[in-house]
Amino acid sequence: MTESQVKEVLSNVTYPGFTKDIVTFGFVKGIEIDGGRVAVTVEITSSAPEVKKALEDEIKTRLEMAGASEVIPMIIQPKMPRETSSRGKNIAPQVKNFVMVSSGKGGVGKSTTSVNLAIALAMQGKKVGLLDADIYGPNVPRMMGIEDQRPDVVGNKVKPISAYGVEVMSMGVLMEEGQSLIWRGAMVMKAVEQFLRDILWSDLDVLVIDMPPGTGDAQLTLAQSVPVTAGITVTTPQKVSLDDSRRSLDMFQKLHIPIAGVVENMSGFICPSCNTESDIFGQGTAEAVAKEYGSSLLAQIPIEPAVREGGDEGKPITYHYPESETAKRYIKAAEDLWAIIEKINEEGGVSNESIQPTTPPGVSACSTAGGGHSGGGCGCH
Ligand SMILES: Nc1ncnc2c1ncn2[C@@H]1O[C@H](COP(=O)(O)OP(=O)(O)OP(=O)(O)O)[C@@H](O)[C@H]1O
Repeated sequence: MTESQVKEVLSNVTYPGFTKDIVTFGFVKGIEIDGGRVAVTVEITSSAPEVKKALEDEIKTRLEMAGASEVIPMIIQPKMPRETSSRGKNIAPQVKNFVMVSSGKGGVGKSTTSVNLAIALAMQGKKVGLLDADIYGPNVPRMMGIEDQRPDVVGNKVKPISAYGVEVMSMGVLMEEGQSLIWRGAMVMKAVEQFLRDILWSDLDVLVIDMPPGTGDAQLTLAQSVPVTAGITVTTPQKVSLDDSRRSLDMFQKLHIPIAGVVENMSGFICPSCNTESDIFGQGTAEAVAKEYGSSLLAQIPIEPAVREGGDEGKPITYHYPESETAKRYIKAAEDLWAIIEKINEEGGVSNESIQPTTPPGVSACSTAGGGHSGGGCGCH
């Protein structure tokens, strides 16, 4: 058999639990052919023995049927980034990397970006969590199709809900429908901490965190509670949005969070009838802003009606329409994001030591000064 024949056979082997095959996922790392003997190296992050066994069996069966006399499937795990590379406070030490997804203002597609990047990373074999810390407007449960699910409680901890291969937690699944909370500074800080400490996240490769819009208490508390590996700013190409996105990038710099890049969302429009892409808001303008901060564009995501429909129906485009142009761009962005995370870790990781609060976590300097307002937020104004 030739290498391309082997590849073709392997492109029929789907990754257990997914509809895509191991070649498309990029898991096949080596093929060696010696006469009728074929050795295949497949790299997956899952350590589950049943996944390994299922892959070994299917690779063997399919290649033998295609004519190989001996098949040696080698299922290996990738070299993980050094776990000790990040320093400082970490209240969720089982999570190896944290990605903060921010935006200068609301409605630019921050949740859409977080959801699709998290799913794309999971499709690439990473163990992924998605934390919806956008307490003011938790959209993630609807977008992930888990609106009606209630999480299990184990002791005094809460188990994340599993959807599309991702562990998910959001204030939206903890609150009754239609209920809204008025968040004050100290409550926001407490909520962010609880999301990290009291949720039973597994040993994740990466936790993607959808932040509230803007630059406030939630961002600061998160950065102080865990070493954030990388930050992503989501913006639309209009000037008004770009100006706001500078604040978000500036915040990353002040919090010593490496910037993984800018996602320019609603960048052009893909017509569902003729598939042509046209510029609407000034495609490409976010690149200059990213460069101002020594970063680059992580993705340009067009306006595509399927993105909104997928979000409304709980059917994210990356999972349900992986062949769409938008899904392909999210998948590429997730690959690039992972490469950036690995580079950050190889170069020594991150540290949040220099941004620790001078007052205890969850208590703003302001509420201490007000006195007698335990957990009540800013009592002194
Ligand atoms: N590229 C896109 N194409 C089509 N619709 C999109 C796209 N990106 C986002 N949308 C839609 O725009 C709306 C706002 O997106 P989203 O909720 O992700 O924004 P957000 O920045 O998280 O908002 P907020 O901060 O207010 O929660 C949603 O209905 C979403 O489906």
